[in-house]
Amino acid sequence: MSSHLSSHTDPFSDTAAIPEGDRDTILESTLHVGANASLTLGADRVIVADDAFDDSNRTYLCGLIQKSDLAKTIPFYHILDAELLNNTITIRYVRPRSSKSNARLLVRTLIYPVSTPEGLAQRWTDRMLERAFGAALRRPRIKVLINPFGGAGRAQSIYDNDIAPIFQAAGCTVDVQRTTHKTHAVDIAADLDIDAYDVLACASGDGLPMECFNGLARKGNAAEALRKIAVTQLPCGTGNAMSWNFFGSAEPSVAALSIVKAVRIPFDLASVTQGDKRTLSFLSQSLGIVAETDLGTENIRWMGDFRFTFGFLVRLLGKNVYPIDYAVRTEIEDKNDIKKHYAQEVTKLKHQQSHPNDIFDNEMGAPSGPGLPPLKYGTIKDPLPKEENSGWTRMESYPNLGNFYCGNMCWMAADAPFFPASLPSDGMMDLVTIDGDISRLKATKLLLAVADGTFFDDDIVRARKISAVRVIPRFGRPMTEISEQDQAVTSVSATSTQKPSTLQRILKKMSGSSGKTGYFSVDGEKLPFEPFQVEIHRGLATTLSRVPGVYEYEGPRGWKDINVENATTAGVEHA
Ligand SMILES: Nc1ncnc2c1ncn2[C@@H]1O[C@H](COP(=O)(O)OP(=O)(O)OP(=O)(O)O)[C@@H](O)[C@H]1O
Repeated sequence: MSSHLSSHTDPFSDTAAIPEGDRDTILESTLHVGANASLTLGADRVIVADDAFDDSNRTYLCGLIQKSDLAKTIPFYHILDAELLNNTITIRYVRPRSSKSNARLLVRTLIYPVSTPEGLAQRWTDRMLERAFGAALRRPRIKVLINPFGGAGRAQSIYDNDIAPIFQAAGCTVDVQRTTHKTHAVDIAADLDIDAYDVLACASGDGLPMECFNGLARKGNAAEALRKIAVTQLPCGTGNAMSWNFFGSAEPSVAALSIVKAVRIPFDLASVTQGDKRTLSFLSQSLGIVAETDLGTENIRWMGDFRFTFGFLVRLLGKNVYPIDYAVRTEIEDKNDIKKHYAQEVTKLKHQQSHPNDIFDNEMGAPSGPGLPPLKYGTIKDPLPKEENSGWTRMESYPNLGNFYCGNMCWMAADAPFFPASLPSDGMMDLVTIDGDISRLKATKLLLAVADGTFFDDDIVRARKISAVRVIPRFGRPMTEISEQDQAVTSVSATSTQKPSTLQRILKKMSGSSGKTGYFSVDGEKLPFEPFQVEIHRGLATTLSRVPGVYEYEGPRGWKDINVENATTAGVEHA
């Protein structure tokens, strides 16, 4: 068709379907490159029309390699950076090593001479980068901390081989530091120049991110620091929950790409108080079988990872109970209401998706004041609010507790989505409690139910959304630091004074537990076995997430069937 025909006279043009501005966009969506090739912006990828294109090698330099029959598209999500210089376009991107999900990502570079006029070529490049990055921050400034002992001592080589090339190709400014001792990351974060970096990335397990949150919290302007610096994880440890939750993977290269592509989101943190000490927690607090298995199996380390399974089964078969007294500030009690809350929050988020950065400007707002927010409910040393409408339950005795698990994220480990209804910034924690004297068969089935997603709905599992909880352990060594008010509530349970059966005695011996102490786990780290109180702070910290506002999980079963227009729960109003 001759080019002089205007759209008014061209019988084949369909101006009603494509507005004038969009027509230009479509016409400009193709970049002519090389001798006879083109790059076209598709819906979610760049389409490479070049019979010779092959990116099985590190760099594809147009015309030098002749091969065909390969996938000729590059998803926008895989694009790390691009530049147009001297009529040559360079695109850096990643390519999965295999078709397996979560396959290792390899950096690739595509270089073409451009035959399209320069202005047009620049617009094409800018548009591609816009689509490739959306609301993500391009070329972030990253402080990387490497725990050289993380991941059985492989963290440094994982970083060098799988992560650094991706950051480099994405044009990130990176400053790497190795931690030299325990709690070193706390000091590094406490001294960090918060104007010099956007991201604090821990090439470690979950221990270092916890230290970083606590280090930033030490600053005089803690709230500002926690809001400015996005703390994230490059999975190089044994426990990589943070990466599973926000990036859906513990493959280091996938996490590196996620960091380059993710958006900043507000993230709830909890304060755990013991005596006068306040510790920030991002993942979980546990007491009972999970904590004992995680932290109380050091004596059988020679078993390797099997020690966790062994330790868990031995305690399960022993029907161990861990008596506590506790009081809870419940936000949502009923499991169906928790699902409604999840549905409502996700619906709200969908409205914000078109402006992902607004996630910071919603009703949550920034914490007021420069330092850490004050504790709404005081510390474990303060008396509990007495008023009827305080939202707190009374201090109750729980003599047959098997597991106390309070989570701030969905995945506690790979294959363990313990808290399917958890959300990163809803200002609530998910508390799960399970009796310890349930039948062994039921307990074993429950263990399997975690991985297959039926755990939450099981009647044996009590699940609540809460904003605070106080716990006084009544097992292990004698409690010395309990306030008088709490002392008065209950005495050690009848169960714990019952004579153990022979089987229980044998199993106790096998577990290696002396029974003289207990374990309190916060984010997988051992904290003193003492009374504690936990309180959540909505959106106190900042992290990076591939999907803003939700964890990488399908949510609690059945939430999609809930009509959110009619759903109201007490918890949804909670701020
Ligand atoms: N150089 C070091 N020497 C000794 N301990 C360290 C060092 N660097 C960090 N740590 C400590 O190692 C602990 C574990 O940290 P990490 O975040 O890697 O979690 P993890 O999942 O337990 O990892 P892993 O079990 O693979 O070591 C933290 O408590 C941290 O303080």
